[in-house]
Amino acid sequence: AHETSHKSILLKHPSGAEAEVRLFGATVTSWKVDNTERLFVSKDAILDGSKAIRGGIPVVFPIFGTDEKIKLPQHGFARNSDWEYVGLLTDNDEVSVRFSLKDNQLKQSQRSAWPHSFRLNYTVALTEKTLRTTLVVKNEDEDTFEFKTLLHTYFQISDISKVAVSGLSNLTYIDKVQNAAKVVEENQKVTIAGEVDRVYANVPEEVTIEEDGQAKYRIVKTGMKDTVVWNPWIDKAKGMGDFGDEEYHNMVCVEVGSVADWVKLGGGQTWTGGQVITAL
Ligand SMILES: O=P(O)(O)OC[C@H]1O[C@@H](O)[C@H](O)[C@@H](O)[C@@H]1O
Repeated sequence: AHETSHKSILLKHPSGAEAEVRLFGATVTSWKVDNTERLFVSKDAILDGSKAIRGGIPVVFPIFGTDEKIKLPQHGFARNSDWEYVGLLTDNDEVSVRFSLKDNQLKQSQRSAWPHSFRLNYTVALTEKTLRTTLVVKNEDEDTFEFKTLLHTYFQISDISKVAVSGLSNLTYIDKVQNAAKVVEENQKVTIAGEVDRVYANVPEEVTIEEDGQAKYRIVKTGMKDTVVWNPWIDKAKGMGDFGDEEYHNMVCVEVGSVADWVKLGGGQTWTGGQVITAL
């Protein structure tokens, strides 16, 4: 049921659900349920490996944004590296594929910017209505290292003006469009009518995206603490070479991760985090 090429892996579930994962970044670039695409990938996305893919689910690791002390590109090296395809796993109703990335697959400059021995295992699993993406980080050093990580999911929506995100009320967020001000979310449902770039910290496990009053996606996270909500809106959209000027209407990023604080991982230890997204 799997068609492999050197560039992407296609997952097919007996129900008809499908997903595509590129080896570049282990980026999930398509998830179809009921023959309908659920992830947003820009029409201008660059797919030749020269830039992180604008859409789907890029994996952010080991930094979020940029970092003064760690000289890595924005959001780290995972989304810009060629991962190895480990193989296929199946059980009764779930079809899954696994990818891995080790420090020895990195460019020398990246290894010296983040000088740790590690292994990432990333599993993408499909059932009839769900997509599960799980990241395992193994510290293969003797010493503790620290990282941030995030699954930068771009959801496909019809009209941003009709979208609401629930599950975030009363939480404190860092507002990246207001100089990282800390703000308490007072709305029961978060709506988007301008540039939004927020890190909600310590988020309960379940968040729902609705459109036109109807729940569309449920996102359940495990092992990860925070949730980022991002829409570039008009000016940022125009400024991005790999994003159409009008595409902000059709996407919202709701990204599970551990980014507000560093995750400390002892030598020889493993950490697991991930999400299950359900198409409702
Ligand atoms: O353009 P990039 O590097 O893919 O980042 C996209 C966005 O990713 C979000 O997660 C960040 O919070 C935003 O600040 C950022 O603009």
